[in-house]
Amino acid sequence: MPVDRIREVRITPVAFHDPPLLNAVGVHQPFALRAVVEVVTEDGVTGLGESYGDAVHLDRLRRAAEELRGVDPWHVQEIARRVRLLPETGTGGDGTSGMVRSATADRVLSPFEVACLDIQGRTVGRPVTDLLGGAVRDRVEFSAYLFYKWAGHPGAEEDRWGAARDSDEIVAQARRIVDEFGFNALKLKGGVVPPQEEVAAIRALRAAFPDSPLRIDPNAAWSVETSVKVGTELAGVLEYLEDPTAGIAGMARVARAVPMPLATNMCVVAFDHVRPAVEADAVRVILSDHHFWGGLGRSRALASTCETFGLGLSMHSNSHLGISLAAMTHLAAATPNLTYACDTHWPWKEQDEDVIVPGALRFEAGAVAVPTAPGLGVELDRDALARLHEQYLTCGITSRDDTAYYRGHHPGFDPTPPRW
Ligand SMILES: O=C([O-])C(=O)C[C@H](O)[C@@H](O)C(=O)[O-]
Repeated sequence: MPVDRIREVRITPVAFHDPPLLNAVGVHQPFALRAVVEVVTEDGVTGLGESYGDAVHLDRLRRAAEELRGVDPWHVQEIARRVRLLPETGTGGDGTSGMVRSATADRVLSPFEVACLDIQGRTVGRPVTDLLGGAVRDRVEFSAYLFYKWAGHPGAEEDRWGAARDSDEIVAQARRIVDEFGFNALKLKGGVVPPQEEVAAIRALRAAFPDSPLRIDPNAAWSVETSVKVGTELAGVLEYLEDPTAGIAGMARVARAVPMPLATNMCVVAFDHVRPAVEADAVRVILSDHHFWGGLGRSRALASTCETFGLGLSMHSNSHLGISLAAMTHLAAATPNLTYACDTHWPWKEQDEDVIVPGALRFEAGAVAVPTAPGLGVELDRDALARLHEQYLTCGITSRDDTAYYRGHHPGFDPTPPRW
């Protein structure tokens, strides 16, 4: 059978509306940036991938894309090899002689790997889950992602979920999101207001949702001492405490003192980090994310690594569109030890703003049914892609620095919260 090789790779940056959600580094900009990757074969089969859309990452994606012409889309290892050999000399380059830092190379590889799996599935007429060993569940559960939000933040007034400044409003936000999407697990983005207020918010969520697994994630904004205090106060309330403090050493100190498992998507974000984290017994749960672990295949390798060391596995999410939701769903469906409800920013985006043809992915009772059509099971909506690309060109945001846009557009407004 003749090999159908990669003929062309198209990368289209897009911007979609993102409300002013608060996190430990500031406030989300009014637009989130993504890159839509299309890998096209000589026979005209197109595979889709989605990645970050900031200028530094786009430059890396574009340089990697140049190297992929002529490669067999079944040969993902060859694609990975070519990505790793890329010189790191473009915008934001760090002067090293190749994209040797595995974390950077994995981020670049990810959307191409996903697109190649999409091509493979379309070619043989099987869903991506089958290429990953087959689905072990036919629906993938996600969690409600709760954020503090003041009406005073520029842009907050336009957001349909309203302000969330205190425990009552966090519970009201959870109620609205749960009513609409049916989530069970709830995750509060912390590190934003004084820790005691966040403890109160978690207690209020526990009272309002007695059966829901609860998590809080301050993105390492707390000291070890604060983390231990919060963890001790929330004994018996959380399913896990996510990234309370910075670094493997700090997490290990917290882990020794608190009763619940610690989870991370910050101190273990590449294979190099697993060994020191295990040796220090710093975390009990790793949040995978195929966007930075190098795609779906390497995320499955992470799952095996977690199994080997007796670690739990969950899934992290940034703001994303439907191609990524499809990839996350396929991955979770084919990963038996991914037993926690996955994170998703999905409810926060405008529901009619996407690059895929609507209808392929729907939340029901907090879960997405695993697509069974060939490949990822989603199709690109070219008009929508053109609209969101135009939005990217005019929105004035090119970087992932949450605070830069606000500083530039609202002089005197300081969105950065203190450390606790
Ligand atoms: O740790 C996490 O859940 C994240 O980093 C996800 C998002 O980036 C979240 O922190 C955010 O958007 O503010």
